[in-house]
Amino acid sequence: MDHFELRGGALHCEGVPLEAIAAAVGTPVYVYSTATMVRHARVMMEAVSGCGSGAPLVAYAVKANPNAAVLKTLGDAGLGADVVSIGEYRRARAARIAAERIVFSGVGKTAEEMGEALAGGLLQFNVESIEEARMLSAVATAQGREAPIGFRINPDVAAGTHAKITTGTADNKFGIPAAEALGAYGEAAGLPGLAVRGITVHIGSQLTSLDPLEQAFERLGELIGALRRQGHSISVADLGGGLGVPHGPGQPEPPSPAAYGTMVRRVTATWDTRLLFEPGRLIVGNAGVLLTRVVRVKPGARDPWLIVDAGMNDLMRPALYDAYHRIEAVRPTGHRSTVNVVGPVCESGDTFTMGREMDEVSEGDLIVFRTAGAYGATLANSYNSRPLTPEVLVDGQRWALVRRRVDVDALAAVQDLAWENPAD
Ligand SMILES: Cc1ncc(COP(=O)(O)O)c(C=O)c1O
Ligand SMILES: N[C@@H](CCCC[NH3+])C(=O)O
Repeated sequence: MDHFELRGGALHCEGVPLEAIAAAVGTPVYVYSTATMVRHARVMMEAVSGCGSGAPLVAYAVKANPNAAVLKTLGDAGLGADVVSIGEYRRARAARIAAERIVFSGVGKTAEEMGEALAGGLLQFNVESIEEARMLSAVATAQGREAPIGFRINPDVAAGTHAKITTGTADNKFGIPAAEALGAYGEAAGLPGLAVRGITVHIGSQLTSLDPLEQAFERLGELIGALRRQGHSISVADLGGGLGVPHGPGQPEPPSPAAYGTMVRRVTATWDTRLLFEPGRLIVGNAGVLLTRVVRVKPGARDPWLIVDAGMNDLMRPALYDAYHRIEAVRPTGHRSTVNVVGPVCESGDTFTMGREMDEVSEGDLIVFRTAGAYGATLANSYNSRPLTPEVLVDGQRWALVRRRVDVDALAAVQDLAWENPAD
């Protein structure tokens, strides 16, 4: 359920007409619903409540939507944060998410990033290789601190999602192969400055079946047993994120958070670990739309081209993953037509959809791409010297601009160059 619906013939986000936002801010613009994201946060927390030993932690995957206002909203709703860079760590802290609710994932953490996060505090580093553990050991020892860690296991399970968002097979760069886990824990136990106490897994994103997740968690459970038999104490298991969201009629229907919680409860019943979760898309995906205006309708060889003022730089998912986004008119007339929807960017990949039947619209009309709250604005860029897309947060009857349109014009001025010459 989300909070984008027709009222008086026009699409609203909660109590605010999207037409009013377009008139005030211009288009394209991302629009987020506070009510939807808070509801999803609660649904997820409720689904996993009582799982594992001790209070479970739902650590929102900041990469999905790192907007400061979104983070503050979700932190206030009770979520922690899963971060993958020091930039995300700083954003989470700036949103007042407590250090002990932050986990730090990612295969390429630098010594500087490790040092800053360790000094600032966090629940756990999710370490993705023994090489990373050695670097972290050196950083922690130099600081005279102990770094809490869990190793990310690559269970070699196919997630059944798009290849570019699959992370848990042997061909992916993520985690330590399960067969090498005992060796890694053995070595890490002897490294100074590390408190090894966790285990973690994340096999991919937009998963529409629980089976691969269950398979991965079963493997994790076996490893926890094997590690304990070798004398390691494992008290935290981080089950990652990845649960898909519904994209609308005709699209694969993902399992509900409640069904996920039931499966987790069953598989982890004997683990005796605290459980962490890292959902991103589930929390914000359907809490956002990209609002855009039709610039022109141009005849095509087969179907007309609907050229909108949002491009692949604003919403990369269709170009990157052939992703489907439902497209709706802000003021539908009841008539339908079949069109190709494209942006203004000079790439043929700047295509949102081909031959799609949708609400009939004309030049100047507003449309939305649904399910754009996750991996939308955060992936935006300024290709073709286009401004970075602005973002608006709606809360009931009111709305706020939470990222202004960032123009790249400032960079266009030719400046006196400060040449550096290593020979000087
Ligand atoms: C380590 C990790 N955790 C959590 C997530 C969040 O995934 P999702 O947004 O699919 O829940 C990702 C992204 O796939 C990830 O790489
Ligand atoms: N960016 C991807 C999800 C990747 C998740 C990060 N590991 C998407 O838009 O679907």
